[in-house]
Amino acid sequence: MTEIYEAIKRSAKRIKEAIEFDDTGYSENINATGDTQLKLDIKSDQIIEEEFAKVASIKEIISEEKEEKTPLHVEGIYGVGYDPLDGSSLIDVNLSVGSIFGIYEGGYAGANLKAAVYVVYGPRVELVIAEQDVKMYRMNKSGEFVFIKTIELKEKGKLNAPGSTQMCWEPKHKALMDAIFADGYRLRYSGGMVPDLHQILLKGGGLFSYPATSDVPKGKLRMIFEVFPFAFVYEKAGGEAIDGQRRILELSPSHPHDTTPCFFGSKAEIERVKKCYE
Ligand SMILES: O=P(O)(O)OC[C@H]1O[C@](O)(COP(=O)(O)O)[C@@H](O)[C@@H]1O
Ligand SMILES: [Mg+2]
Ligand SMILES: [Mg+2]
Repeated sequence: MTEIYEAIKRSAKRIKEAIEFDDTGYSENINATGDTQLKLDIKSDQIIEEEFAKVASIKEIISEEKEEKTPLHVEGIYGVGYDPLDGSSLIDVNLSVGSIFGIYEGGYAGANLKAAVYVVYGPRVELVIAEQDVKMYRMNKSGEFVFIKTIELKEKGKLNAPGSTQMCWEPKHKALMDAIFADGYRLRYSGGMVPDLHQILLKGGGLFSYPATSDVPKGKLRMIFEVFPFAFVYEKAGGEAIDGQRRILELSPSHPHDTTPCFFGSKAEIERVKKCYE
């Protein structure tokens, strides 16, 4: 697993430079979920594929930015599902973005996740690795990642990150969001899943939701590349991740680009979601 983490660190350094200095314009390509790809989406994907190709333990990779899997090493044991550049549309307004990685063994069901990693490209570049626990690292002047701390969620938090648009929410979801804000939770939502979830982890807790909505009834966020890895991180940090009723990590995609409604948070907030969606 260490050689995979090292490949992610090498990728992060190269992607950071691409974000800072490369063209942030759109390509002519559309990805499997119908998003027009930024040149940076494609470049980040290429960088990660190059770095993973050097890791013998990776059998295959599957990217949010590619329709199909890419075989790497026949003797490998892991499948890595990743979103090379999440929230990329925020780059041209200079907001934080991220890369998300799920390291699977035996297929891409939530139960097959062995580790999850994400990188935040913000005022500082930070890397979080979840295996047995959740460890946070920060890139220093020499480009090395230095261990900062282990991340643990409190039982209850103060932040609420409500995804999508209010006009698309189900009435019960709107009522739940209103009740949470009425209890004094602070609205913290940038439209970038990685910094939004990272903030809740670092501030000790709260709720991030991207529910089933009238425009995306199955949710917007992708199981393999985005939702399973963060569900793994949140559970290892002492929180929970559900689709409204079921534990996220008990789900299995029928198609590599399948999405799911998702709620990530501290236990107290997830209890409120369960009551709302029962
Ligand atoms: O603007 P919305 O509908 O709330 O969606 C925001 C969500 O979409 C995303 O930007 C999707 O990410 P991609 O850039 O990988 O498509 C997430 O980062 C974020 O949580
Ligand atoms: Mg994404
Ligand atoms: Mg993306």
